[in-house]
Amino acid sequence: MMIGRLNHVGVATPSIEESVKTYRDLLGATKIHDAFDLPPQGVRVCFVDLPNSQIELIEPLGEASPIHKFLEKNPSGGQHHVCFEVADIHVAAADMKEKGATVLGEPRIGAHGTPVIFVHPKNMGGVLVELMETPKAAH
Ligand SMILES: CC[C@@H](C(=O)O)C(=O)SCCNC(=O)CCNC(=O)[C@H](O)C(C)(C)COP(=O)(O)OP(=O)(O)OC[C@H]1O[C@@H](n2cnc3c(N)ncnc32)[C@H](O)[C@@H]1OP(=O)(O)O
Ligand SMILES: [Co+2]
Repeated sequence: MMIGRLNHVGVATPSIEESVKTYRDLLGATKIHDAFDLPPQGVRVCFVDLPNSQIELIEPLGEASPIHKFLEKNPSGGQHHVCFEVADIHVAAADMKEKGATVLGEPRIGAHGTPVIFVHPKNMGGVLVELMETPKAAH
């Protein structure tokens, strides 16, 4: 497996609405997508487009959300994960496991409509890493 482009940086927030104001009014972001719920992932999502990548604002959908604990520890939110593209998610998952990394769950469809996996932060110097299969029409 070879790591691909940085697709997005995930930012957990208690309020997408408030974070959108910050990215728009403080940083001058202009391309901000409509927020949508992703119940299988337990989050509400809003993409902020950048010239070379995206910020993925994520808000918890209930207490079972995988970001619920993170927001308990960081009540005003914070950088949550980075996401790199890979050519084939199943090859990537097998490769991570073979190298001894902890893959959190099985590949599942993420916010871009392609399968994603997460690698535990303990294997990545404290950074939660998402690997995402490159969308077919993207490049
Ligand atoms: C929008 C959909 C999708 C996309 O398509 O882009 C997404 O991005 S969804 C994003 C949210 N989903 C996930 O994060 C799924 C994977 N995450 C998990 O399985 C868990 O969150 C976790 C990473 C295993 C953490 O488990 P949790 O129960 O929340 O917390 P713990 O307290 O048990 O954490 C253990 C350990 O890890 C540290 N930690 C937790 N979260 C992070 C983080 N985001 N970045 C860095 N480190 C993190 C935590 O501090 C603990 O450390 P120690 O205390 O040193 O053990
Ligand atoms: Co993500």
